Amino acid sequence: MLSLRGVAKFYGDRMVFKNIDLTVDPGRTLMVVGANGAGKSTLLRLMAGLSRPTAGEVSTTLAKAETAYLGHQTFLYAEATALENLSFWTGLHGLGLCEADLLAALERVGLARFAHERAGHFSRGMAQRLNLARVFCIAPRLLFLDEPDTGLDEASRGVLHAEIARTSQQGRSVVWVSHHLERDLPKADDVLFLEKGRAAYLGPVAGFDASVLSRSAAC
Ligand SMILES: Nc1ncnc2c1ncn2[C@@H]1O[C@H](COP(=O)(O)OP(=O)(O)OP(=O)(O)O)[C@@H](O)[C@H]1O
Repeated sequence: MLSLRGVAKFYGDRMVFKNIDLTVDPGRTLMVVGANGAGKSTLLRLMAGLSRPTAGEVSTTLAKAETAYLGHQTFLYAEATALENLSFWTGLHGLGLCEADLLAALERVGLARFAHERAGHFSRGMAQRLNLARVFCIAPRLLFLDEPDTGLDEASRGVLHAEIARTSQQGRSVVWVSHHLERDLPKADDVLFLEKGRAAYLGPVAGFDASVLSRSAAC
C-alpha cells in the first residue's frame, strides 16, 4: 500500500538519509527507531506525503483520505470548537458523521464536556486527545504516528494503544515513530532502524537487537 524506492532527503547540502527502500503491507505495523536527529520524523512526513524527497520515489495505492497522520503538529483550528474541528476533518475524509458519533469519539478521549470549547484554549494533551478522536473517526487504512503519546495521560495512552491494536486487527497498517522501545516495540511487526543516514536494519521485530540503539547514541 506504500513503497519507498531510493528515497533521500537533504536539507541544503546536509544529508539526513539516502537509499531508503521499504514497503508497508496491509495489516503491518512498522516502527521507525533511531537516535535523536536520525531522521525519523523527516521520513514519516515523507511517507505521509507532507513533504517531498530530495531523490527517489514515494508511491502509494491509497487516496489521501484513506490515511491519517498524528504527529507533533496538531492541525487544529484554534477558533473552532472541538466538535467543529472533528466535523471538519471527518467531512474532508468524506465521512458524514452525525453529532452523536462525533460526541462519542470525544467521549472516548475524555473531551465530551469540552465539545463546544475552542481548540485554541486546549492544553497540549487535550489537543492531542482531540487529534486522537479524529483518528478514531477516520479509521484510516494507513496511520502515521509520530511519538503520538506526547502529552497524553495514562488513560489516553491506553486508548491510543487499544486503537493501534484495533487498526492492525482490522488489516489496516501503522507506521509509528517511538522512543519507548521497551513498551512499544512488542506492539509492532517490523522495525526500521535509522542510523548514520541509512536503514541499518529493516525487518521483523523478532530479528532486531534493540540494544544497538543504546550503543549507537542516547535515544
Ligand atoms: N526543516 C528543516 N530544516 C533543516 N533541517 C531540518 C529540518 N527538519 C529537520 N531537520 C534536521 O534533520 C535531522 C533529522 O531531523 P528529524 O526531526 O527527522 O529527526 P528525528 O530522528 O525525528 O529526531 P527526534 O528523535 O529528536 O525527534 C536533524 O538534524 C534536524 O535538525
